[in-house]
Amino acid sequence: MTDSVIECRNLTHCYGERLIYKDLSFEVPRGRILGLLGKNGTGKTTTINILSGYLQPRAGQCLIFGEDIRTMRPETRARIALLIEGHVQYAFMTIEQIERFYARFYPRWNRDAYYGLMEMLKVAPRQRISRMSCGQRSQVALGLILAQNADLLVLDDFSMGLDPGYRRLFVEYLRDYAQSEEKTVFLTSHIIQDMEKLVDDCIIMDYGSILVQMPVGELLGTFRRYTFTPGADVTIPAGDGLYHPSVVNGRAELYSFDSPATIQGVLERAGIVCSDLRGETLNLEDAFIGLTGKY
Ligand SMILES: Nc1ncnc2c1ncn2[C@@H]1O[C@H](COP(=O)(O)OP(=O)(O)OP(=O)(O)O)[C@@H](O)[C@H]1O
Repeated sequence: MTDSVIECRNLTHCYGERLIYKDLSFEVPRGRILGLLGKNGTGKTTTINILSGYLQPRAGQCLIFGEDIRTMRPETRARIALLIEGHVQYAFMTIEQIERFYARFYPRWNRDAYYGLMEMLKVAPRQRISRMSCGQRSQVALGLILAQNADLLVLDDFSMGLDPGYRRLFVEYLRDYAQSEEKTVFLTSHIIQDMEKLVDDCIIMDYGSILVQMPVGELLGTFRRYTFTPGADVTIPAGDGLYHPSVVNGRAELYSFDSPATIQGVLERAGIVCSDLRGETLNLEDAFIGLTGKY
């Protein structure tokens, strides 16, 4: 019996004839916060739409709490809170009206979690959501998500439109909330500083496949940027555990999970002698760029 809340096996998705990815498999363990990272258009929202049951993949299977999402019982679905790119439906309602409306659908509704966040909004409680700014609407959407008191939170682009102060507040709140209540969270965001503070594990997607899935601590502890002064006319080998070699301002640069001694050996076998090889560990944003390339 596995202790994974989400299990996706061999997902393949196409829009028309266009293949987005093939055989994507991953799991989200119970009680962990997992961040899905990838460049624009790699298929993060597509994956979340498949997980939500809005999209049917061309092939593969998706289980949440051990049930196939296509045949999931309503009681199981009620354990999942879903944020789709920060949208609030029923924006003609006010903050108070929407809280009362949502509360009727969720047996474990936690009004205090919603109003705790809404108190920080600098808007009148009777203001319609449609007349709020983009970031304020996102705040309402997040309040509605937390109040559901779900066991699994799936948040697509949760930081959309939020200012730095609110983002920090929400990231700290969500971290404590997920830890103390043993929630599982699967989320995406392009604000990698937030992801670094928030997530336990990350999946980094490239076009068509997953590059890595591992705890963030392990990624930051092992993935390094290497630099050295290249001789004239050298071609730095790619592949073989070396990511995105390039020469920037006269310094050769490459990224790798391998140790300095291994890199030195790989370079020497390629005929490159470097006496000043330097390896440095990275923050999550630099590791992301090292793995996926600048463009
Ligand atoms: N309804 C659709 N019909 C056809 N192609 C689509 C559709 N939705 C998305 N795509 C294409 O599928 C690819 C993946 O899109 P998706 O929205 O999943 O990416 P994403 O990783 O969430 O991107 P972003 O970081 O920009 O939000 C993109 O190339 C996009 O153009």
